[in-house]
Amino acid sequence: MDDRLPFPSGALLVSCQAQPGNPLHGPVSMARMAAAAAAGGARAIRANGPADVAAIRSEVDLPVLGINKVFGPDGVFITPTFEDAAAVVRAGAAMVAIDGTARPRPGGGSLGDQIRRIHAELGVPVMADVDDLAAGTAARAAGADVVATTLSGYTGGPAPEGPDIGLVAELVTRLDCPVIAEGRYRSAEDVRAAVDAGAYAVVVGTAITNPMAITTRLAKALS
Ligand SMILES: CC(=O)N[C@H](C=O)[C@@H](O)[C@H](O)[C@H](O)COP(=O)(O)O
Repeated sequence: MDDRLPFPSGALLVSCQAQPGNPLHGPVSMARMAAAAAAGGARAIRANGPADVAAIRSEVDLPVLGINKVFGPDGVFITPTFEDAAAVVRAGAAMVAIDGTARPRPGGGSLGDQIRRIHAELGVPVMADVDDLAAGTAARAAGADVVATTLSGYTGGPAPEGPDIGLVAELVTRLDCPVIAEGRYRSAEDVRAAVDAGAYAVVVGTAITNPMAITTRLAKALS
């Protein structure tokens, strides 16, 4: 267990998110999803927005890694500002994940400033969701407690099919903090490979909590 983190090494974290347009969108469905994940052995829940975070906290006895997705013109959408982070921490998140890429941030603030304010005013650890090694190194230098591969494949060109285990391995070699594997993990082999590459923990979302996306993928395989 790393003292900075509310979950142990080797943990499976389950991301319970459903965007508008998904019939499971909303705090009631997400809290039930989180309860199912908890019963199956998840050690923490990643959840989006204050309403879902609060509902999950009231139903499930697991730490919540909060994010707050806000879609704007800049491309940065995972907890883009301090205020977005504060909203999910006030709703009960024990930790917050924020965009850790090198892209310009709304309002022109720096990643380091956002992390410093979260530490000073909210008192929770910060996970930086990055897309490559340079962003991971910069995010750690800017004060991130943990770095995750969440945005690999999503900042240019079409996203690949599988997870970016190579980036996990590179970050583990270069950083002096826990590295979290996240993004397109679907199978037992995938999650095992991430831990074998040195990941502290693995976050799985779609493959567990998005039956609409799973159905689309399998139906496409038959068409
Ligand atoms: C790129 C982006 O927006 N990622 C989001 C971050 O919270 C979520 O939509 C993902 O579901 C989450 O990262 C888990 O990944 P996957 O669903 O592939 O297991």
